[in-house]
Amino acid sequence: MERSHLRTRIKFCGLTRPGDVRLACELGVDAIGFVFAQRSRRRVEPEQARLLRQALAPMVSAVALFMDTPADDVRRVVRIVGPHLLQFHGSEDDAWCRQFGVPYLKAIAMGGSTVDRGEDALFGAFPGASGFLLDSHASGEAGGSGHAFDWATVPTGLSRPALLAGGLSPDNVHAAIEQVAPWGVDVSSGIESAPGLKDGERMRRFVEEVRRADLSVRG
Ligand SMILES: O=C(O)c1ccccc1NCC(=O)[C@H](O)[C@H](O)COP(=O)(O)O
Repeated sequence: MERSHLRTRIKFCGLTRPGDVRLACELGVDAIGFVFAQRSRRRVEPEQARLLRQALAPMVSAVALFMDTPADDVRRVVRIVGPHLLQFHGSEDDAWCRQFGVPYLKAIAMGGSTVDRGEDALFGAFPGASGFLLDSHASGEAGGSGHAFDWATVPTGLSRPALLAGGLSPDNVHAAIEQVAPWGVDVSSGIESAPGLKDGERMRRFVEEVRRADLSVRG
C-alpha cells in the first residue's frame, strides 16, 4: 500500500518495569504507554509510573492510558507523571478528552459489528484528537487482549495519524505494515512473557520486523 511517511512509529504499551522501559528506548521506540485503567492487569499507580517515566530516554514520549477513568484521577496522573500524551479507551467524548490540556489519542473499537467504517465515521467525533489507535476490542470492552481484528476493514488513505493495534507481534507486524501502511503500530501482549512483563527478545524482534517492513514498503 502507498504511504507518504518513511518510518512507522512504534508504541510499546503496558510497561511496568524500569528495565523494560530502558530497553525499549535503546531499541528506538517512539512512545511508551502506562496503563491506569481500573480493569487492567497491567495497571500501574501514578507514583510507580513517575519512576518509569524517569527511565525514559530523551525524545521518547510517555503516554498515559485511561478507560472511563474519573477526571480527578486523570488530573492526578497528569500532575504526578507529566505524560506527553493521554490515550482514552472508553466512552469519553472530544470535549472530555480535551479538558486536561494535554494532547490525546482516542482508541477506536474495530472489533464487533460496526456498520460504517469510513474515516469520518471513525474519527469525525474527535476533531481535537492528535491521533487514533485502531484496536481490536468491541465497543465498551477493554483493550490489550492480544487479538487482531480484520485489517481489511481499515479505510485506505487516512488523513489523520492512526496507530494499528490489537494482536500484533514480531510474527505478524511485517504483514500488517505491508497491508495497512499505518502511521504507527502499538503492541502490548505480543512482546510479553506475562501481563505487564515484557520479553526483551520479543521487543527486539518486534522493532527489527517493523524496520524490515519499512524498508520493503519503500522498495
Ligand atoms: O492493556 C490493558 O490491559 C488495557 C486495559 C484497558 C484498556 C486498554 C488496555 N490496553 C490497551 C493497549 O495496550 C492497546 O490496545 C494495545 O496496543 C493492544 O493490545 P495487544 O492486543 O495486547 O497488543
